[in-house]
Amino acid sequence: MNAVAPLPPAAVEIVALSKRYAPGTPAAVDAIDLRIASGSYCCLLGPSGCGKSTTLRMIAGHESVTSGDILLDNRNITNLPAAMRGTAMMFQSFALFPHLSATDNVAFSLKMKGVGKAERQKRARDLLARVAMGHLAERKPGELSGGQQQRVALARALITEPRVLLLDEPLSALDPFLRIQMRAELRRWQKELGLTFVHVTHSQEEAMALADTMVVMNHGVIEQVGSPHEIYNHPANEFVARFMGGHNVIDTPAGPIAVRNDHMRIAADSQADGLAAAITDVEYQGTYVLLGLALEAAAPERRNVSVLLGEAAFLASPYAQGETVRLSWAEADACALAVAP
Ligand SMILES: Nc1ncnc2c1ncn2[C@@H]1O[C@H](COP(=O)(O)OP(=O)(O)OP(=O)(O)O)[C@@H](O)[C@H]1O
Repeated sequence: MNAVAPLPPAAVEIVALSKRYAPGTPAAVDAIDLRIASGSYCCLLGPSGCGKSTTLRMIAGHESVTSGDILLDNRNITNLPAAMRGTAMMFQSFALFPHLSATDNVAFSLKMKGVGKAERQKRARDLLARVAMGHLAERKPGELSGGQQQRVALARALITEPRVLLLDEPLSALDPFLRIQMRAELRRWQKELGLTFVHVTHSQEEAMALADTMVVMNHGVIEQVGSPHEIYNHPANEFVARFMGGHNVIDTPAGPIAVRNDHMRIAADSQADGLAAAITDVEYQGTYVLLGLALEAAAPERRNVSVLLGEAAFLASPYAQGETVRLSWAEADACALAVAP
């Protein structure tokens, strides 16, 4: 038997889904609608407390739903127990049993289902081999590195042949170097296995690197859904532009706009066009130099802006702290932002 999902991956559909932990408190998740394409990598992204983990736990069946529905390939799973949904969860701490070998950790859920020892060990070893852990199958978690533990956790989640894998901050326990390496591995596995992954993170960079679809949440609602490219280049509103970073929000007579800081044009003050601004910081970043500036005529919350210059462009005209300059942008680089009603 093939150890990896024989069924096609499932699409997840969320309809008017809400979660209120206690009566009279604000909803942690507030009537959200979302469709996650089958076989795609979806990242739920947002600041702490925005409701992304609650949403994931409701899909997993680890949290009850206050109202609304969750469908997996048009099958309503809202009230099914976690084990019957066709989902599997991979946790932040990996939650491996410390006294069991990698093989026994991976085989554990098959043991619970009454699968015979020879069969479950074979399937566990096949899966461990698939995530390049075959040679370490008899080690206990304490004898494995963080990255190796993550692979065991992945194999353990996959042994139940899920159609959707749910990942709750799966990289946050790893050091920064390993996090980037394992991020690439997660992406590769998702494509290789062809499963639907739903991954919760608070890191914009992680979501941009991994996702086919990003879902940006704030205060229990979805602010924007799109590919990393769409969201980075066309943030829907000021929250998304600021949360994604790398953008300036500027008031114009036609309303607020976002302009990427690497698309800003900067010129000496003698060239009259553009908004006057004073340079407050010059930060050398290697490939780039990040200039911090204060706009002269802007509301206090819109005063601070930044400009990212390539190192060569900066060296050609090395602006210094205290200097006054003019800022402008090409019309095509200005993204109109929706204003809250
Ligand atoms: N078990 C709980 N009981 C009561 N309130 C909760 C519970 N779990 C979460 N909340 C609240 O619901 C809101 C959303 O929490 P949730 O954990 O979904 O956010 P999050 O975006 O995943 O945040 P983080 O990145 O910090 O984990 C928060 O205001 C949180 O305090």
